[in-house]
Amino acid sequence: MTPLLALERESLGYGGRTVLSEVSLTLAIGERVVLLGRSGAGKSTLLEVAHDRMAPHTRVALVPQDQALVPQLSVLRNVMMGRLDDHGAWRNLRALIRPPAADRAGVRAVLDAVGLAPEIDRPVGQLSGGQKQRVALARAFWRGGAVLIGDEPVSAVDERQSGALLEDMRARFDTALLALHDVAMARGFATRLVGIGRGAILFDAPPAEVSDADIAALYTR
Ligand SMILES: Nc1ncnc2c1ncn2[C@@H]1O[C@H](COP(=O)(O)OP(=O)(O)OP(=O)(O)O)[C@@H](O)[C@H]1O
Repeated sequence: MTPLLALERESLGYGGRTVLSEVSLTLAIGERVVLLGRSGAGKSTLLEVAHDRMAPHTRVALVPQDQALVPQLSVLRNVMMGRLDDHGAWRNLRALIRPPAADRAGVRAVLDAVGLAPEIDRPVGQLSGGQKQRVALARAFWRGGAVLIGDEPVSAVDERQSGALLEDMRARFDTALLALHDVAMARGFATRLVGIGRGAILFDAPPAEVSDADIAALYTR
């Protein structure tokens, strides 16, 4: 089967500056690929390119690192934005002004999954960092799709909660590409671990084939 994503020996960067060289990466349906690497290694850069280069017509749900929420708007309306491109501008405008009952009920169900149903009408700007992150996740759940791309999607929530949220991501999406900093969680979630360091992909293998020393080497200079 053709992979959803296939990068082959590509150079990724900004302007004239290369961040990652010779990047080869594939993502096939059913895979859960987790990127590991120190801060600034290039995980977000790679996720952004992966998002841009996903096979045409692949529905992608995205949890960006900066969450991209509108603080003045309610949790309900922020989550509804996950489906904006399913509708025309006129329907969207009406729905954001007066959310239809069916949207509200559906959004409440995904908020329940992330433990935020009681906050449905609060402006996102009033929420804690971990709550905001869960709104961004709920927006991705509400969107749904073939692939979830998440840039540290559980970095601001506690360990117990993040384990449950990762389970939920696995149940809702067949295929995922995430950056995670918690190595144990990455090992538990991934079908493949991709280690990024020194401006390149240093390993790309199933968790059982990646040693703790391989991972530790990513985080030492
Ligand atoms: N928009 C941009 N323009 C120019 N340089 C950028 C831009 N975004 C990131 N960079 C640079 O690219 C390099 C990789 O950054 P990136 O955000 O991909 O790392 P990361 O592994 O995701 O880090 P973190 O874990 O801290 O999010 C860094 O040196 C960063 O300064």
